Amino acid sequence: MATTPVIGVLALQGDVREHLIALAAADAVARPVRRPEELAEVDALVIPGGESTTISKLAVLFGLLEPLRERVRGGMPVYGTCAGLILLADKILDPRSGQETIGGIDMIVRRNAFGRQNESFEASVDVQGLGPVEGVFIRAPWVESVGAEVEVLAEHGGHIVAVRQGWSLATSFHPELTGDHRVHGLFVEMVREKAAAGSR
Ligand SMILES: NC(=O)CC[C@H](N)C(=O)O
Repeated sequence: MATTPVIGVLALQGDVREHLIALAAADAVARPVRRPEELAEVDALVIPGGESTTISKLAVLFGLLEPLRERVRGGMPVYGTCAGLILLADKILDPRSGQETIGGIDMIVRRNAFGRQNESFEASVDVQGLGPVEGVFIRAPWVESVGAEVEVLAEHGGHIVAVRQGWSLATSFHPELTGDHRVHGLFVEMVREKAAAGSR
């Protein structure tokens, strides 16, 4: 892509502003997405942390769930953090009743997996291709199991906390809260690669 990629941040609930800042710092044009028309105009999308049940309900209410599924199926690059990772899972182990996912990554996730005593913590996570990254975990999920097409990018305490499948990227932790924009940089790189692949 000769021009700067335009990356949306799903702005229904959660830490939208921090992702907009991190994406801008990683050389993308970033804007909030709340409506299907806005989704149609972006090259890629970040799904922030927050509460996955709330985001899923609001996505239905705003008429975004099907358009989101369609774009992810169509190969739009997407990056989910924490609640966003849950939304990208094909299957949730312990969903709230009626909780929908967008899907796209062949994985089973466990919500709030790190448990009560450890509801929020920071840890250094070795991310493939990046090295150690400071991970902020807030009532974070982990990935219980992955299918053959999924690349595991990081583990913490023996549990999978970062994955990639095709043009979808997901982390259990929140890189947007640390001021280190390398994970967003990795995603912006993916978006550029996808654009280059598309125009070949
Ligand atoms: N920081 C977060 O995004 C928390 C995720 C939350 N526990 C959920 O189930 O959606």
